[in-house]
Amino acid sequence: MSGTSLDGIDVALVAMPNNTISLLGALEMPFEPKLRRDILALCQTQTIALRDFGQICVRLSLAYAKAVNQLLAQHQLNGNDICAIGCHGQTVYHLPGGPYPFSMQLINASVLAAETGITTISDFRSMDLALGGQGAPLVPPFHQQLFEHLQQQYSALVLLNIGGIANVSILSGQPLVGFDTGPGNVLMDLWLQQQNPEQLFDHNGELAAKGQVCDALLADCLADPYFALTAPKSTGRELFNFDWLQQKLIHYPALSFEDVLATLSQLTATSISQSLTHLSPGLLLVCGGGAKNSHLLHNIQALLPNWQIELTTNFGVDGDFMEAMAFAWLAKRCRERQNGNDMLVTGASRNEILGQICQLKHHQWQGDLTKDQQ
Ligand SMILES: Nc1ncnc2c1ncn2[C@@H]1O[C@H](COP(=O)(O)OP(=O)(O)OP(=O)(O)O)[C@@H](O)[C@H]1O
Ligand SMILES: CC(=O)N[C@H]1[C@@H]2OC[C@@H](O2)[C@@H](O)[C@@H]1O[C@H](C)C(=O)O
Repeated sequence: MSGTSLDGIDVALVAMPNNTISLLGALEMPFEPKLRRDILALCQTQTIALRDFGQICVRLSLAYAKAVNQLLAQHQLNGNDICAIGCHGQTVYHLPGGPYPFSMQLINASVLAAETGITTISDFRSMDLALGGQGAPLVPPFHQQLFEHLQQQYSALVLLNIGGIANVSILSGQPLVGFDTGPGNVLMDLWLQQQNPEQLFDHNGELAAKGQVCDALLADCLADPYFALTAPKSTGRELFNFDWLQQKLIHYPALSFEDVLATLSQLTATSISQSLTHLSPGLLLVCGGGAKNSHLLHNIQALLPNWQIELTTNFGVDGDFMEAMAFAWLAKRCRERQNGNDMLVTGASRNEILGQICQLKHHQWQGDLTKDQQ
């Protein structure tokens, strides 16, 4: 998995026998700076020569393969110990609306399969979009299976991922609901990196904590129509990007760097809390990089005072690898010809098998018939 923050590659080694899901090992590999710059430029300019485009897919897939092979080496495993790789790819454009909806994740699955010797499943979003869905978020059914055992204990149970974009899975009640609430870390990261390109994020929200929230700027940001949309909905850097931020800041030239950061942190907290106000308070389980931003979590708690806010890591699932695990689960669903999407979450016309399988002749998973469910 590599997500919208473009901080690097997360690899999860997952076993899933008999409907259980466990993380056996994991690895984070930062992007090599040139590759990160090139992908970021592509996201920002939305323009690239075809030759560069083809090459960037190969470079990225070689980086994915390096990360996978490193994790396997750490665990003294080889390709035949692994059933399949589920690889999300790198989102560079997400356009669920308009006459020709699509979501583009960069990957060259053949390169990843050839370099690892492992059958590789990718392109998980296209089928949902082809069926009229948003193509995102895809993790809610995975969250549901993972935390089913907690459902009876809380009046409301919500999973919150704070990545570049933030998304929630509302697990209590029927039907399952999940959507992107809006920016997670992306605007804060962009603002910080524009000031200091060497610093990728505001460690624990320390700089934001030094600023004052500008209520007028916050209100202007929250006036974006995305926040008022009802689910199904999903978003990305196509909307919440540096241009968007500059448009808002134009009216506030005197604000300090820290005040802007504090306001962007409050924007993330407010948009998340507003997505949950219709629920009676319960348990909010947080994952993704933003779960490490204590200032942000403090602000969310202040806006949702009666909720119990906890890290998924304290409930047995490492919040840094939740999304990577989800794509292992989606790969398993694909391999077993089970639907990956939940039409009520994404708005697709039906549930379907998601993903394209890139199979290798020489890949022989060692699992015997009993292990075949893993
Ligand atoms: N210690 C920390 N303090 C503050 N923020 C942090 C910390 N660690 C990570 N982050 C934030 O989390 C981000 C990375 O989060 P994550 O890896 O979950 O995003 P992603 O998976 O790329 O995004 P998405 O879920 O939208 O695809 C970083 O860019 C940074 O903003
Ligand atoms: C298009 C795309 O890559 N969307 C991501 C992004 O990152 C968080 C949020 O926006 C979520 O909707 C989605 O990822 C997760 C893994 C999902 O599909 O559930």
